[in-house]
Amino acid sequence: MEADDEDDAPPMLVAAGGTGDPAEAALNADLEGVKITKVPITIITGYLGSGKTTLLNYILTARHGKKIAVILNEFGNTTDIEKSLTVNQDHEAVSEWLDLANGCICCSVKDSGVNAIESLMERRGAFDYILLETTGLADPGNIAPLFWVDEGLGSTIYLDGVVALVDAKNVLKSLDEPVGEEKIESEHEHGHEHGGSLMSTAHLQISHADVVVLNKADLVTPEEMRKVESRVRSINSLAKIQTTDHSQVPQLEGLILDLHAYDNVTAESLDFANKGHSHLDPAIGTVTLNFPLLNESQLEKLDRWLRSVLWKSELPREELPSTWEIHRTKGRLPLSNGMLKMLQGVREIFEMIDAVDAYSQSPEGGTAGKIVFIGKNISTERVTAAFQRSLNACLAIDDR
Ligand SMILES: Nc1nc2c(ncn2[C@@H]2O[C@H](COP(=O)(O)OP(=O)(O)OP(=O)(O)O)[C@@H](O)[C@H]2O)c(=O)[nH]1
Repeated sequence: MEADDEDDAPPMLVAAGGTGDPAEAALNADLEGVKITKVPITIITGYLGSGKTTLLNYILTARHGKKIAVILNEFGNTTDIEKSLTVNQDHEAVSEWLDLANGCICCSVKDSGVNAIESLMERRGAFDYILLETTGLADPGNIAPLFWVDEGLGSTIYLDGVVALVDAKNVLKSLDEPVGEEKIESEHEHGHEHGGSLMSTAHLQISHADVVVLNKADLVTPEEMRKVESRVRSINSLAKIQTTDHSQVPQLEGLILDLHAYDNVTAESLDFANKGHSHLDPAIGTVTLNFPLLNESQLEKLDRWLRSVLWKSELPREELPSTWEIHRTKGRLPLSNGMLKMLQGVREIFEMIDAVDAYSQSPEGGTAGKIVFIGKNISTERVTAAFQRSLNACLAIDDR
């Protein structure tokens, strides 16, 4: 998968019919071979009643005139990207069913959810944005990979990011005392609750989010909101956090739309993770690992280390039982040859892509490289230290 090199271009699709936009015509005129500008897809997740529908209505109104597809994933699992779709443009809303080829998500090289959206765009013309609203109990870690499509497959859509709506009034209770289906029992923990580190759907939604919207601000005091924010920050130190009343975000760009959360990793976005190492949440946390400039062979070793950690849940050269699981990975990997790689991952999938900005712009010296993991049972000092030792040993860095 490679970064979308259209960087700041407005979201617009050049293939599949076109929308009559003059900018699109200009871009078309310059086409050499097949040049595709991709349509962003944002996954909007959040518990029942957290304000997702209110947010979607707000976006449709605020982006009046744009062609926005809203897909409802009612069942919240990977095999049922829900078929109901609404296309909104100039107050015209059209509903139809998404046609999932053979009803099976894994029967084609490209995911059939992606195929269904693409074939719809061929019939209706391109969308400006695609918003996928998940059910309240959805695990975004299952859904995001479906839309994080390898560049080589030539998809006309790209995953822009994951937004989690949080009901500020009720979220602490959901995190502390999940009931029924809200409880997540990991494969490591059947039958017992690991000393209070029980994970809930709210944990999963927050840990995978690139933006967390703390909604229903009108129903909590500023002090209560501070507690909610600290807890959310302790789970996911990388996400942008925005408080809202009735999902009215102050701006859409960078908070809901145009997130570029899967094709860019800025140094500033990783700095968040340095601002404290909180253990407020017993289940999920954020961990930062540092390392110096890497040479070619160390980059290969890092790749192998990541495969072990993310694919096999094994920490090389450490005796650590794998009660941990990684949900989101981001990193910046400066190389001794002056190049910079960016690391992106969700669950076991990861990729390293060439950064557009050069490393020379961020001369942090001996700890220039940084990997941030968000996941379960990783943020105790013992585990964090084991991760750092393991990484150092694999890269052959003296950590005394
Ligand atoms: N007081 C208050 N009510 C809100 C706020 N945001 C949404 N609501 C109300 O909360 C209820 C649920 O909001 P929705 O937007 O439907 O929430 P949802 O996440 O789409 O809920 P489901 O579709 O049931 O999963 C509605 O009655 C909204 O009007 C808010 O900030 N404050």
